[in-house]
Amino acid sequence: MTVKTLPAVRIVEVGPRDGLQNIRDSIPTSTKLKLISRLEETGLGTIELTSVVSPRRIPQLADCRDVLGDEGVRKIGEKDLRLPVLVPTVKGLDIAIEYGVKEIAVFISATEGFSRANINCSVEQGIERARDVTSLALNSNVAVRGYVSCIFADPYDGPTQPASVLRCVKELLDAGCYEVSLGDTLGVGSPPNVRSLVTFLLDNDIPREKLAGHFHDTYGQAVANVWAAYNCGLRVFDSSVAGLGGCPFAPGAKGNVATEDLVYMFHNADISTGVDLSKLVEIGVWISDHLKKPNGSRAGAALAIKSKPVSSSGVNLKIVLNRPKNGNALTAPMISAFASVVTRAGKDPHISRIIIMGNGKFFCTGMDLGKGSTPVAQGGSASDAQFQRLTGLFEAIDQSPKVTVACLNGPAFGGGVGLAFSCDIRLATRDASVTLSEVKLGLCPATISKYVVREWGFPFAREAMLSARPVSVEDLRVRGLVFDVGDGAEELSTRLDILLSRLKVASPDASRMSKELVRLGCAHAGRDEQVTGIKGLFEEMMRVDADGAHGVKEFQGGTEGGLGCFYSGNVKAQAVGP
Ligand SMILES: CC(C)(COP(=O)([O-])OP(=O)([O-])OC[C@H]1O[C@@H](n2cnc3c(N)ncnc32)[C@H](O)[C@@H]1OP(=O)([O-])[O-])[C@@H](O)C(=O)NCCC(=O)NCCSC(=O)C[C@@](C)(O)CC(=O)[O-]
Repeated sequence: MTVKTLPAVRIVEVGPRDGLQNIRDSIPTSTKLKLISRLEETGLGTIELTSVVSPRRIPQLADCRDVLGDEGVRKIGEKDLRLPVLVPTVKGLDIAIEYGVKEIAVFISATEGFSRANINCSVEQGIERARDVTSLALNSNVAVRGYVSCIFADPYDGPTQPASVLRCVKELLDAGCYEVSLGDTLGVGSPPNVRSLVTFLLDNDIPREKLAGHFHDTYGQAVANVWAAYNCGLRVFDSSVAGLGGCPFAPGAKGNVATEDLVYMFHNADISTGVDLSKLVEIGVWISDHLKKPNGSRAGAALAIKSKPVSSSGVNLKIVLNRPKNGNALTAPMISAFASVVTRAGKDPHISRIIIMGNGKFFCTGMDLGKGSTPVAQGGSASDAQFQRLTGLFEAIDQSPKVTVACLNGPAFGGGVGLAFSCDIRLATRDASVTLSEVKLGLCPATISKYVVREWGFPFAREAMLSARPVSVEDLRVRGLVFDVGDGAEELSTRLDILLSRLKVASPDASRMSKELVRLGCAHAGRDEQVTGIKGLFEEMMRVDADGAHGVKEFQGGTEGGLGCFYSGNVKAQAVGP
């Protein structure tokens, strides 16, 4: 038998109700439903779904019936989860019951001004109404949670008397609420106020397990207030993902304390919440983007940036040709292994850049010409297989969505030149060279010509092929075919580090899209395919969930270096060779 350990703190997620109710632009019901279902996946034990209130007063929640009637929400309701629905009136309760709601929340204000503005009645009438709704709900086996608003101050009346809060809490508990949430609706309280009020309530025989804290963050005190309340013995706290919220009847009131911030704080104090913080952070980013609002969670925003390099990674994969005794000549198994490493790396979200270099004196001396191992002069199927292998390797490098860098530690011949020029960028030691030596062997640079001709241009490629002369690094550099040159291995390594740190400014998706633009230019310059391809990439980069949304937000927020600070580059080495 598995025993489920209860979290030390229960978080009541009020984002779908309190978080959304104050947003002016209409939010599609589908977004609300998605928010609820994603929140459920985080392990939250309580999610306030919506309010059954007058659509005239809270138009944003006018779709409460659609939310309550949704199949997905009903399925969540069958799980071991509390899904309260805010219900101010008996009419609202009837609707909630009609939709099979098992728990409701009622609310009263501890102060007159807010009571009149919010529910259009006096505190006394509010208590009576809450009592009626609670009694009817309990008779229908519906659990009831209570809220007391304005525990510290009222927007119209000023500071709240603790005795008024005490009275409201007592009334709600006497009416049958299983717990009462203390609402700092204006977000004006700070830890000394919290300590003093909670202590007053406890001293007046309110059981601590019957109290919850509901703190808005207008003055940035909400997390501290939760901590103060926790230290007074409270174990239930209301919060909303991304700090969504506010109150239409409390001008200037900011959102609720962000759920991410609470979970971050409690987990750092080794206090369990049962909530998966990383999932929560993703939801906070998603809903903020969707609502075009800044993410109100400090921890959420920080963790989202931190997790970005982990999920999209900034790791460099270094592939080292490791057959130095044979000039790193490419045997059939090496070519196949090499192609599969490159292909796998292309799909690995943790890898952003692929660096190819050779071990020893040569970068790569091309196709293996060794006795007994070369496919040359075998004809037929051996030729076909070698063609497929070579084509597969060069295509894998050329088509890789990752940034590919050839680091020529020494001379390259034949297929080795193909490796270098199917990459995006080349670095070389000053004494390296490239030789299209095939014609001296009675061969031609067949499979590699696709890249050599494309990158070198016709006249230069033709002459180099026909003469089989070693082309110096200086010659390549002048033609823009080698990006940087180092004197010897050590300097080459330094140049590589400089290049890699420059490449880190790019998000992986932006790199891939940029490579695709060049490819479109090469293959379809001036044709419809290029226009269509560019349009597709444009749409992709402008999407709400694309790296662009994140990078531009960082730019607007003034984060140093925009995306540049996101990508850290560790080098992962993989040897290709026997
Ligand atoms: C590189 C130099 C100048 C060094 O010349 P060196 O400095 O005098 O050194 P070396 O000749 O002593 O070479 C060092 C070791 O590497 C071996 N080696 C070196 N290259 C290969 C090779 N490809 N295959 C197998 N082994 C090779 C060579 O055999 C020797 O091994 P050892 O004899 O000490 O055991 C000389 O060895 C040489 O000329 N090698 C041939 C280079 C060449 O022509 N490569 C092109 C191959 S064809 C090709 O790649 C076809 C392709 C892919 O382009 C077709 C297509 O595009 O479809």
